[in-house]
Amino acid sequence: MSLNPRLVKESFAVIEPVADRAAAYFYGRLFAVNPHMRGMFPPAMDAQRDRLFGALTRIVWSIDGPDGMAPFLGRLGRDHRKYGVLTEHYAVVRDALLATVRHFAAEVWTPEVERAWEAAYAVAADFMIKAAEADAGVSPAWWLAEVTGHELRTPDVAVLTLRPAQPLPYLPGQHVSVQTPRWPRVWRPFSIANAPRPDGTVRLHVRAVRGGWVSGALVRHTRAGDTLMLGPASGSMAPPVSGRDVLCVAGGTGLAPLKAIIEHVIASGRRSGIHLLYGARRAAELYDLPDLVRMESEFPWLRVLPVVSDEPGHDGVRGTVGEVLDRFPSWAGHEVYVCGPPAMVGDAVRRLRRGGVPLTDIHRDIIES
Ligand SMILES: NC(=O)C1=CN([C@@H]2O[C@H](COP(=O)(O)OP(=O)(O)OC[C@H]3O[C@@H](n4cnc5c(N)ncnc54)[C@H](O)[C@@H]3O)[C@@H](O)[C@H]2O)C=CC1
Repeated sequence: MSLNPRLVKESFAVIEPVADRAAAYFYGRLFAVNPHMRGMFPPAMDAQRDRLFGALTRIVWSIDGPDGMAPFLGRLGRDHRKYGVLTEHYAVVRDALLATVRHFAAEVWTPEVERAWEAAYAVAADFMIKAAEADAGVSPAWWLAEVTGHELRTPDVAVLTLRPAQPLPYLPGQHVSVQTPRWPRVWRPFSIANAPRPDGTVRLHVRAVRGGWVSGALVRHTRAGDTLMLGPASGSMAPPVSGRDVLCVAGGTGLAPLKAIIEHVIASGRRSGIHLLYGARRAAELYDLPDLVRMESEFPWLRVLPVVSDEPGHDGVRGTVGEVLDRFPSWAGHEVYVCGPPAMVGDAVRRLRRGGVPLTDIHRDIIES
């Protein structure tokens, strides 16, 4: 079976404009033929549909170089273990996917197109299955974790401390998926906010967002002693390997992975200068400032600069973190980490590039699902 990326891309391009309907058709078909699989998915499927098409789009448009896709497909395969996905499920998903493409790309569908999809699916599924099998030999599909601390820092933001029942390997800067007993089968990613500790505990900074099932449950309905489920750590944002100075630009709970990286740099014994610009809309939302000030007093190479954007009477530094970045002469030469709301991240990255920081020195977390 030989790959024919052109045919796969051409037929997928016909479906992309009707992605919502195609995803609904796909799941309808999957559950009609395999009703037992409905129980593997969350009650509300909206986010799931987006995720399906997000992953599919990425796979289809990168299909020319499946080797380049290996890390992504491997992660996807490993990550699907926590949903209870088994090798036999790949064949029934293939049948539903092919039926969907055949239905929505009917105008371009030919036996050659069908064969091209079969070949492409076989390659992708093989990467995922092999990665899942390899992972099963060394790692659980998911971790149980006891909540050992729950601090409500603002009405909407909580800092949770969790103790996984088994060691949870991760690198500072990575995130984990979390499931609460309140919302079975609904997983949401959260960055780990601390460097690995001897006792294995991890911290999460969680803002209850409007309509956020998991974030709302974690902030308002979770207490010490409760049990959560965690997926494997993922994400490619990693601590600096060079000894260069570090700039961290955080907006709101985007502080979490940057704090883990800062803790790591400090624990490494390096004396790199670290600047942390920590932005919030109002001073009362700088939910982690006391702890950051404590870290600053213990590590003289750390400078924390709280920045408040939406409080005209604030008597500290005012503006967005992007605006404040521009008040410094130059950040060129720094390893830069940026995390926060997408608009803030985009604005900060634009300003940094304009100021001479190359993209290769700017690190961001990209959450894949
Ligand atoms: N691993 C990751 O990628 C993580 C991402 N996040 C993201 O970080 C965000 C945190 O949100 P909140 O705590 O609600 O923060 P927020 O919305 O209250 O904003 C925090 C900061 O971002 C700035 N900001 C907001 N909109 C801006 C805009 N349009 N242009 C320039 N600056 C802007 C504000 O001035 C403030 O300094 C969420 O979107 C969350 O998904 C959080 C944790 C980890």
